[in-house]
Amino acid sequence: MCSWKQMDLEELQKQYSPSCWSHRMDKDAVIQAHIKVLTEGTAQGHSAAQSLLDVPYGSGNAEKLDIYLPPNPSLAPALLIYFHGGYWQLLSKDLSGFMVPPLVKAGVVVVSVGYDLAPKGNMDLIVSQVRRSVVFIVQQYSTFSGIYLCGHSAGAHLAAMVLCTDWSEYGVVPDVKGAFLVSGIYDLCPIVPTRTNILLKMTQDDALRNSPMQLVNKMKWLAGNCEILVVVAEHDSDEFRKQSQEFYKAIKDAGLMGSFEDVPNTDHFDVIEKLVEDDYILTQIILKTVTRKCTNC
Ligand SMILES: Nc1ccccc1C(=O)C[C@H](N)C(=O)O
Repeated sequence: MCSWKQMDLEELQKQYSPSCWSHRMDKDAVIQAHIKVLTEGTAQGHSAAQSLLDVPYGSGNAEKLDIYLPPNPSLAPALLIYFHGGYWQLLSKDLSGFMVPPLVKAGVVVVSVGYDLAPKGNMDLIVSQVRRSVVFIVQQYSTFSGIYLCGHSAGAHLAAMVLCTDWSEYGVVPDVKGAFLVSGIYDLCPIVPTRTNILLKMTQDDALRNSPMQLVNKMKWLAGNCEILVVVAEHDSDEFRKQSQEFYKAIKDAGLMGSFEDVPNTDHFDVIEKLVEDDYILTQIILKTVTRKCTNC
């Protein structure tokens, strides 16, 4: 496949419109169905866990997070921090507790992070918000067995930006032991000319500054401690699939611990929706990773 730079605008827009690629439904139906699954799944999350909602991690209106606690928490639980997708302009933390039931059952604390959506939030602000949310969580919880990040689509981009953080200005280095990056976007430059950027208003410089693909050298602090799982759906677009493959390669080339999972029979949306299911391959991988006993500590 040619580079995105050689694509005409119509092809580029299609490549970066995940809803056009589902084999299950047409593009409007797949987004509606997505919102339905997330809404119903989050209601299940509220039933399965005790939750602390709208906990502020900063002074901004959107700088709030939801915490889902297991019924029988251990003294040092694993913490999974979830960043929702929606191209930085859709969805919210309020629809992002759908993965809670299988995780709290295994004793994991789940945190779903809110951030300002575009046009209120621009990329620099959103990235700083998610970084600050992680600092807040680390400061709130003194005992946990490890922090694990999970993000979908734009949320995978945000999780990757957390991995690329220089923590010296934050005064803490979070103990991030794993990251699950699902159908993410790691080079923002191709979306600058597309419709997706109408609300975001990113310049080429904004896109470069916020592209994890350009910042892999900032991930060295993770070496040896953090396992990065790059996940892509079989029916993601060619460009999304290529972005995941290239980011995975960059992680490996940098000497970091990473693995790649190409999930068969899924599209951009159900690849994450299925986290409501206990026996979904990704649920199983996440559970295995976050409950793994540390052998060298
Ligand atoms: N990635 C998402 C995650 C959740 C909800 C929507 C999206 C979208 O990408 C919408 C976009 N307008 C699309 O063409 O699919």
